[in-house]
Amino acid sequence: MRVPPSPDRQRTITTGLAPLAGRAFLPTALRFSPQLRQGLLVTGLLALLAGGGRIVAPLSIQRAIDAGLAPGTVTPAVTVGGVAVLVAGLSSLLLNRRLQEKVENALAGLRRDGLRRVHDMAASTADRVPSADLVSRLTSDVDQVTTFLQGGGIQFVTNSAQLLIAAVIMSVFSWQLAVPVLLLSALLIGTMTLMQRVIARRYAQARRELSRLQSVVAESVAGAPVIRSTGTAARAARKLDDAVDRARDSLLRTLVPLHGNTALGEVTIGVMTVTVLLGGVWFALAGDPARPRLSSGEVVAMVFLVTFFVRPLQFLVQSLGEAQNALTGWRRALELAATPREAAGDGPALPAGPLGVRMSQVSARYGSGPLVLRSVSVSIEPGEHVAVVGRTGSGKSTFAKLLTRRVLASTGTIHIGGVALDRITSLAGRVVIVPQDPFLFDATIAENIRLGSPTGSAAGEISRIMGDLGLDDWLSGLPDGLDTRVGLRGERLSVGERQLVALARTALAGPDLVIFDEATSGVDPATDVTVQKALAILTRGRTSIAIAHRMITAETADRVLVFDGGRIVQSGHHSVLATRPGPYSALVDAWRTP
Ligand SMILES: Nc1ncnc2c1ncn2[C@@H]1O[C@H](COP(=O)(O)OP(=O)(O)OP(=O)(O)O)[C@@H](O)[C@H]1O
Repeated sequence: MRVPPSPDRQRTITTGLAPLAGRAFLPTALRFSPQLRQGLLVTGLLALLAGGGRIVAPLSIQRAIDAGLAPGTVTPAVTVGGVAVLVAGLSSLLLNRRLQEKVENALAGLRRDGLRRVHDMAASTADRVPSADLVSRLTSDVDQVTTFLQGGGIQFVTNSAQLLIAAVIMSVFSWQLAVPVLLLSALLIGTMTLMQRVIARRYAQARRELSRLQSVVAESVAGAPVIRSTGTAARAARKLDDAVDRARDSLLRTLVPLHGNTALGEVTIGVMTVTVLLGGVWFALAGDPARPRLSSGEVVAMVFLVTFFVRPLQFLVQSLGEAQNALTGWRRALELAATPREAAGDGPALPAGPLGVRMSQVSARYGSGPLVLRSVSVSIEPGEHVAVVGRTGSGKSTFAKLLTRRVLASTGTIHIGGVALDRITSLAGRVVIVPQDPFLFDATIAENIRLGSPTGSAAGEISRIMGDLGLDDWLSGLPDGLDTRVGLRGERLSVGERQLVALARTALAGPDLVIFDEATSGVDPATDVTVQKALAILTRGRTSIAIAHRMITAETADRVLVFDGGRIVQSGHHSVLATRPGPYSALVDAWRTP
């Protein structure tokens, strides 16, 4: 029987992130946001003044009442109380601004770190981790914290300080009255903690559903043309509705314990106030009237103190749910930022010149899916031109992705230029892949080509490369030549033209192993010939691997590798393989059939 993975394990599978344990939260948060640790003394002092300042007023009133409101006692009491309230207000303002600034800076840093991680992952592990999911997850997580802060959450610190100070002073005044208040609070906090666990679990689920909803929406917007052309709008709408319903239901499920918690807090707080009021009066009147156990000033002060204790408690009760959500958001954002980077290789530098490839017994899979490459062993000599062919889904692209580390081998070893792939520090500039449909930025052709060189390059060099690759004629047919803007994702160019730009970009990078994924469709015959010629010039003196969908590419290669079911089933020159019965000759027949 297949055991379903635990929720955490499931999360790791679907997002590629390791969950952050509760006790690791604070150290990780401080590691990523050191500014939270800086100036703690000043923050603590301000919290003390903001929380304690207000409590001075009831204490001075108590003094004045107990002095029988005699002349000369009221004015100082009012002055002290007034100054204390002013100091408290000012400290509270400074503290809130300080905390807001620190937390916003911390969040901005976290957002930056998280996005960098997504970017790194997209570059190296796009096929293992869904980047769009991670970005929407990070955005909503950080927004959750910001929403909490903007909703007054920053006063959490002032309120906590006030709560603590009021509790201590109440206990000093009358422990007999403070005990029931503290017992009720303990009961309240205990029950709320249990409820919070339920809320946290349900909220985590709700946030997963919201992330899922965002992905479904993004997918349906991006795929709108396909949905329209295939007439599957109803199915897409059902999927969207289902995601909306699931998000709504999961949010509704958090409301019951959330409101239950608030109601519980309100009731307990009411009981506390009545207890102190009645208990205080009874206590003051009981016993010897000449020596009351509690003076009238103290009873009044106690009632005030309970208010000062109760108000922040009420605030904390009401915002604990949001605080919990914000913490969950923060923790999840940290999970992303703290995902370990793949260790940089420590191997020797790659040798200069064309790079050979050696694969031995390599198997690969996507996530926890089935093996899509099985025991692939092959040796490609430096400077050799290899064409990789096979039916769709036979593993050709996965083979190419292994060489650029976008997919990691499950078993087996890969060497490039004699260095184990996982020990190579950087493949940048040495191993370059030209995909079927290259990504172009919304800029000019020249700017897109310039990306091939990290240090940038002069216009003259780009023009020379265009000439070398035989692209001058194509370029002269464009409205602004090299300065032609390509549009969003290069949509103003055809797929073949996008490949031409990518080939020029690759030529500028000057790699020693070029992997070319031939476009399967959308290339007109004239552009196709230009692409083939440019590719032949580009790969001269370099090792090349072309994932071929046309016979001409296979015919002109030094060797053809035939993939089937994730294995290399034939290897040899086209002229030899084409005459032998087998998958390749079947493919050649298919190519020849008009
Ligand atoms: N990102 C992915 N996640 C999960 N499975 C994948 C992913 N990419 C490819 N596969 C699966 O791996 C297998 C091999 O795919 P691959 O893209 O390597 O084949 P291919 O020969 O290049 O196909 P094509 O010619 O259609 O591009 C297929 O069964 C495919 O469904």
